[in-house]
Amino acid sequence: MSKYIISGKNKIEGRLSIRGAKNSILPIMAATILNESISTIHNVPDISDVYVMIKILESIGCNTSYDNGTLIIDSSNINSMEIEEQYVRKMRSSIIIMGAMIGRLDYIKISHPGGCAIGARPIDLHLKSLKKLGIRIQEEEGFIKCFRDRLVGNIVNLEFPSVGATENTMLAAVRAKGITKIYNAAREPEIEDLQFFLNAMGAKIKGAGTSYIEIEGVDSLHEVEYNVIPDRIAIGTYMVASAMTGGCLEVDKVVRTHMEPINDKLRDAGCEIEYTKEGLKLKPPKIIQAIDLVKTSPHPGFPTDMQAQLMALMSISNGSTIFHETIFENRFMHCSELAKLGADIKYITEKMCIVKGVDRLYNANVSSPDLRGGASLILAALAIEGETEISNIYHVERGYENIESILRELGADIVKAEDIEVIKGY
Ligand SMILES: CC(=O)N[C@H]1[C@@H](OP(=O)(O)OP(=O)(O)OC[C@H]2O[C@@H](n3ccc(=O)[nH]c3=O)[C@H](O)[C@@H]2O)O[C@H](CO)[C@@H](O)[C@@H]1O
Ligand SMILES: C=C(OP(=O)(O)O)C(=O)O
Repeated sequence: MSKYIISGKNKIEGRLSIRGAKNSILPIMAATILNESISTIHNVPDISDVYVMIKILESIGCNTSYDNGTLIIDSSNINSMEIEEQYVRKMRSSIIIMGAMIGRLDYIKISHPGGCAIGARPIDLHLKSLKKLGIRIQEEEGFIKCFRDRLVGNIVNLEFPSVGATENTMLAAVRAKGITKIYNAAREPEIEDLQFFLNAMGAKIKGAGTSYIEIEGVDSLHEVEYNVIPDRIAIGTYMVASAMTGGCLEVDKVVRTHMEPINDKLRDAGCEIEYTKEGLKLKPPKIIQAIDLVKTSPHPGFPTDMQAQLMALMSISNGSTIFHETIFENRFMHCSELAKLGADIKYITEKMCIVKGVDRLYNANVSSPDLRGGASLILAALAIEGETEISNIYHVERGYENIESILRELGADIVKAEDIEVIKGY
């Protein structure tokens, strides 16, 4: 087990260059199953979730190679219809493989991804949508068996614009007979990226990025080469680091529309943000302004994946901010850890809390509760004088490539160390 040791108060400033979005590359990797050919994907982040997905693809017969941000997947020979439970349990988003596999094979078996820290995360909407496309589903003893007696286009009305359910439906519909119409689809940028990737391999999809997506099934797909979009959440996280430490940050590549929901809130907090030719520049606020309300909602609302990081920022603001988490029922686990660092946070309800900015946070030993919660603790530590230790950082490494070396290059005093106490405890 590793931990980060951070001595804060250094400005996080300079030029940031990072690779593609975790939430784009994972469904795109799943999608490579569909073309029975070679997919070359650039701008792939070196994060543990990508390695889990590589393991899954290799376990069913794909050949892969990953070097310096370029991932090559050859899916011509799939030799297994079952995804090993150990991988599915490791990563919730492994369930995205389901739609792609049943788009290609007559039968597949996959385990339930299981609940995770931020909420129960059921997959009822995924299964309902696949059933609409003609897939027969049997659930037994924690496993899902999908039978492709037929795979036909249909109308899919999502009760909630679930990102994963939209992706699974798109993936299965690509090779279905006829047209699939998804209403109330998720509008996240990563859905659009999946459409672009699938179309680049010969699919016929339109509408991603809006709440109506139409997929015309095709018989076959072909080789593809693709660049993944920048990671709006990772970029937003580094922007908060600069805002909290008074540094100016230049990001070399962004998609403006993807950043706006995050930038809106950072501007409210007093940051000056200016777009450059390809990227953006952030000037930190002199005094961090409290924002009245931060309410998470599906894109283009404020992303739940930035809620914890914004809470770290508001913990040293000049007033009170109400946080309302509407997407996941258990995504406030960072609150108690931030409180150990001196943040003033009070629950109003299970999904609503009030954060009262304090003059300064204090160093302590804290533990990363989940991916973004861990990121929020790193951000808080960067603003604290003296040494803060953050354990359980494997959560953070799921989604942030080389976070410690990137922060170090931007001025942070951060080291990654083995957690001796945990090792002794084994
Ligand atoms: C790999 C990936 O892309 N992960 C992202 C994806 O997760 P994910 O795809 O899991 O998120 P969803 O949009 O599906 O989930 C949103 C809400 O819908 C609920 N739900 C979802 C599906 C379902 O069948 N039934 C159901 O009740 C979930 O429990 C949750 O409360 O979108 C989330 C919301 O933007 C992000 O926080 C995650 O980072
Ligand atoms: C919740 C997240 O990811 P996942 O869906 O992969 O757990 C996240 O990226 O913040």
